[in-house]
Amino acid sequence: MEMDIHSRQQVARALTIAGSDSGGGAGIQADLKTFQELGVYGMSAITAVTAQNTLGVQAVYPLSPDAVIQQIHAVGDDIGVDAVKTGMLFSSEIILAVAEAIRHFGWTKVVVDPVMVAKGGAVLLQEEAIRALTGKLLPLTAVVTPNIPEAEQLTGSSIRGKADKEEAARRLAGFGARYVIIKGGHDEGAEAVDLLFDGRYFTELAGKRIATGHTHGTGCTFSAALTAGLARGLEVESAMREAKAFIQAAIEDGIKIGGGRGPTNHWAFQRSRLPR
Ligand SMILES: Nc1ncnc2c1ncn2[C@@H]1O[C@H](COP(=O)(O)OP(=O)(O)OP(=O)(O)O)[C@@H](O)[C@H]1O
Ligand SMILES: Cc1ncc(CO)c(N)n1
Repeated sequence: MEMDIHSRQQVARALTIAGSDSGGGAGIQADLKTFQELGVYGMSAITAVTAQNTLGVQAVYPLSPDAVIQQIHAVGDDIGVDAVKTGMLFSSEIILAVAEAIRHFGWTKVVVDPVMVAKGGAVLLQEEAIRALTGKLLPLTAVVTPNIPEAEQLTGSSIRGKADKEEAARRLAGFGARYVIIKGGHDEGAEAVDLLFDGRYFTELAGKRIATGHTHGTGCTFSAALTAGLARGLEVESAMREAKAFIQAAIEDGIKIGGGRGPTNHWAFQRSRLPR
């Protein structure tokens, strides 16, 4: 096809491989909204369809590994991907298929958000799949972003304080992830502190903890913002700082919809930067 190259804009491209949240606050929907807000062209490969809203997850319909692979190849063969993130992967079969595709395309800016359970308790990753995640996906990972319970599950040890967090980060790096971010949303204290480990040094990033019911999709949104930064060429620490500012604004300005745990506000970050 003839294309006028002068009219084509160069744009950073990001792919999310994750589950669909019909309620629009988490999963694929949160990722695409976040990519858009951060100036990145968003694409998706859906791993599972959930029937979900602010009250919880009512049903989960996983897709076949082949369906996931075909979506990834459709995007990778034609459009190209500057950075990719994974969210809900559900089964070891899907994890193996995704790892194979990442290897096939040689993608290196790979963010793995090891989603395991929804905030209401629904299972988004089968227990037996944890080994596939650590063994097959983490060796291909640039940044893994567990919350505290996920870091405990992945390492098999409990996290009580800062020393335990650092030990868990070392263990996750030992599986092959180049950077580890252990998120502090599930901690206590006046600040939500995220811990970055680059394989040698630790850096803490703190934000004011907001007392709110609007935390549906915080993890998805944070890792999507991180992925958008990497797609645009930011280094991991800069992308993390931008992602933290993005999620902070999105939580502070949570949207009052639904009867349960409300979503964050994906346009709050850009709005806060507009001239008044
Ligand atoms: N109440 C809060 N106030 C401020 N920041 C928060 C709050 N809760 C979470 N965060 C921040 O949001 C980001 C996501 O962290 P969190 O630990 O909530 O992820 P998660 O548990 O994986 O989310 P999800 O349940 O959506 O998967 C982190 O940067 C964390 O510090
Ligand atoms: C589809 C999906 N992915 C991730 C999460 C975790 O927030 C969720 N609730 N739903």
